[in-house]
Amino acid sequence: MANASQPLVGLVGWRGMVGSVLMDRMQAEGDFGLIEPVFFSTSNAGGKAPAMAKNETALKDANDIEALKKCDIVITCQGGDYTSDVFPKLRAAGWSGHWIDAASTLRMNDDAVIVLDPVNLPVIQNALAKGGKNWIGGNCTVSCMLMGVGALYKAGLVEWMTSMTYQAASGGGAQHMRELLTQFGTLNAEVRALLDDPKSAILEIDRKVLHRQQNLSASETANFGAPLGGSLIPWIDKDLGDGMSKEEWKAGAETNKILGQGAGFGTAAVPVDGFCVRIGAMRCHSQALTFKLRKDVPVADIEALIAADNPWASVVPNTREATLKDLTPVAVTGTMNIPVGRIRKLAMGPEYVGAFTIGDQLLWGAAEPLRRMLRILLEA
Ligand SMILES: NC(=O)C1=CN([C@@H]2O[C@H](COP(=O)(O)OP(=O)(O)OC[C@H]3O[C@@H](n4cnc5c(N)ncnc54)[C@H](OP(=O)(O)O)[C@@H]3O)[C@@H](O)[C@H]2O)C=CC1
Ligand SMILES: N[C@@H](CC(=O)OP(=O)(O)O)C(=O)O
Repeated sequence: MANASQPLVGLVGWRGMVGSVLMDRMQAEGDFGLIEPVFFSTSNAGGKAPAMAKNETALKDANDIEALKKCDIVITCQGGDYTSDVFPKLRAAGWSGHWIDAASTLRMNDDAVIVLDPVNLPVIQNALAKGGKNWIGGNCTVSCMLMGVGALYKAGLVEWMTSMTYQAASGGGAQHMRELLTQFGTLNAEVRALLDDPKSAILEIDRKVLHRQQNLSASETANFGAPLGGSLIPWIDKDLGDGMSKEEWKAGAETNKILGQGAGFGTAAVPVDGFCVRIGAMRCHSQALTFKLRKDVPVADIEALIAADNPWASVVPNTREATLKDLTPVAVTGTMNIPVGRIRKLAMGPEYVGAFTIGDQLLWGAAEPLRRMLRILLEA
């Protein structure tokens, strides 16, 4: 039986991919013991709520403003269209509760904070003290990057940074993951007989694979718009029309907003830019980073800063053996770990430092910052 004094927390988008990861984390951390959850649905109002429900065992209509208004806090992983439609109506109806959202829709609004508390707790606390109510999860690539190397920003060491990303299929959603695996299967089937024959010619296998890739049907590339299995796509999100993809724009805009610097804040923005590339990984985003530091800092000091910053970031020694063992999407997927490796001075000079980092884009990249924001509100 729920404690009547527990805050009413509306959960929207809980059965989607991001929402399911959030539910798992909330259960693992005992969050449901602290709240009275109300589960909403856009497709099955009146249906049975999941087992974590306490008093409200039927699903509420996620478009019912009166039902949402009863919540002290709403957490949504339902997506940007839902946010665009429902959030303004809810606020216009006079709701003054806390809105925690995975979608990018509200991120750059002046009255919204991009939440990543291991990196920007002071920014969150400052906004809370001023009556802030809108808490938005950051772009997955940006959040995972800052969880790994935020220490260098906090120390004021970064003059500029480039990020070259290797982003997983999951960033596009569940259908994209399915499409990637289907493509891999199709390509394998095309050459299975040749693979089974150790005497077959590799260039014949290569030719057949390429022919199949170039002739995938529209339905086989419906989500990515191009073959991804055995290939890559160097464009993610919208075309901003100035040569930049929206995903690339987010790197600079969101990094600075998370850190509370740049336009509207007291401290100047740090230039962050690079290329965002979709690759055939499942759910970990990887990034090769180049820093121009403000001064020559020894690698050992950089490693110490990163290792001490938060409990999830760790330094992988810059050796082949350690890299293959601990610095791959396969090693990181499903964990909260944010390894940072390949840290070394670059040939351009002593202020130029390279690093490589990986994060599970559904955990630190999406669900976990929202879950932690809920805990901050519950403990405030
Ligand atoms: N994918 C990602 O990497 C990231 C996503 N986000 C944000 O989160 C939003 C949600 O993303 P994601 O979780 O991938 O979206 P999903 O498509 O997995 O889920 C969104 C909603 O779709 C409905 N739905 C319809 N069919 C199914 C089904 N078969 N299984 C589960 N749900 C179904 C559910 O709503 P209902 O129960 O109401 O029917 C669900 O809440 C994104 O739009 C984005 O704004 C943010 C960061 C990263
Ligand atoms: N755009 C990211 C996923 C995502 O949902 O990002 P955002 O939350 O910024 O829309 C990707 O495709 O990998």
